[in-house]
Amino acid sequence: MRIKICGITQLQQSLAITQLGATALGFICVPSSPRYVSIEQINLATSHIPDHIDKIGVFANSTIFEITKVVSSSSLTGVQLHGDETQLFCEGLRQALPNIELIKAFRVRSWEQLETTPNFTGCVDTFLLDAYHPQQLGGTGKTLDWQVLQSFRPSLPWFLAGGLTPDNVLTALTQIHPDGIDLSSGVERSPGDKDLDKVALLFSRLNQL
Ligand SMILES: O=C(O)c1ccccc1NCC(=O)[C@H](O)[C@H](O)COP(=O)(O)O
Repeated sequence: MRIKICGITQLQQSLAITQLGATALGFICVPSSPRYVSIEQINLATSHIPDHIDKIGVFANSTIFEITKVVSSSSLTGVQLHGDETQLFCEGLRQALPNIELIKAFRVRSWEQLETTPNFTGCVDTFLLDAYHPQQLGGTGKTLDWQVLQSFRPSLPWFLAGGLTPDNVLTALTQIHPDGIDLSSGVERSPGDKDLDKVALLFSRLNQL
């Protein structure tokens, strides 16, 4: 299973989190986020990270120009679209970045919304489901209704996000079987400052699976 730790800002934490077992690191490229990192910070934080670790830039309602600029100036291997990006936008980004993993995030406000996911299957590689919050785009600590998600069977691999913590991750994974999980606030001391003890606890809990 893929394990993505999102909202990383520091090299030492990238290294430690990778050594603990993360398969993907997420970098927030949304200027309004308290976890925002510049291109320079991304490059520093990924400078000693092995090639097999996915390095995902998280964008929300950005432009194709801006996203391609960040990707071409950094070591990112993937782009996560966390805003209201349309199918048309994703098709354009796919053309601009044919060799970069595209992850379309859905901030789930209603279950009917998930019926739109098939529209994106031809233009992105992966889905991510996160909780909806009226004021915040991500990193909210809010959980989804895992029981309802038991019937979610997309044709693309998908990440479960939203309020996962070392204490609730096994409960979530006994109910649903995503291809990956994504955690941010559940393993941090303050926005952008990861708590390595919590990350270690997460991996020790996951080893019980
Ligand atoms: O984390 C942010 O600050 C953020 C800001 C704007 C768009 C997306 C953002 N985060 C996206 C993520 O991938 C988070 O990991 C995801 O929302 C889960 O967060 P959490 O509920 O804190 O585990």
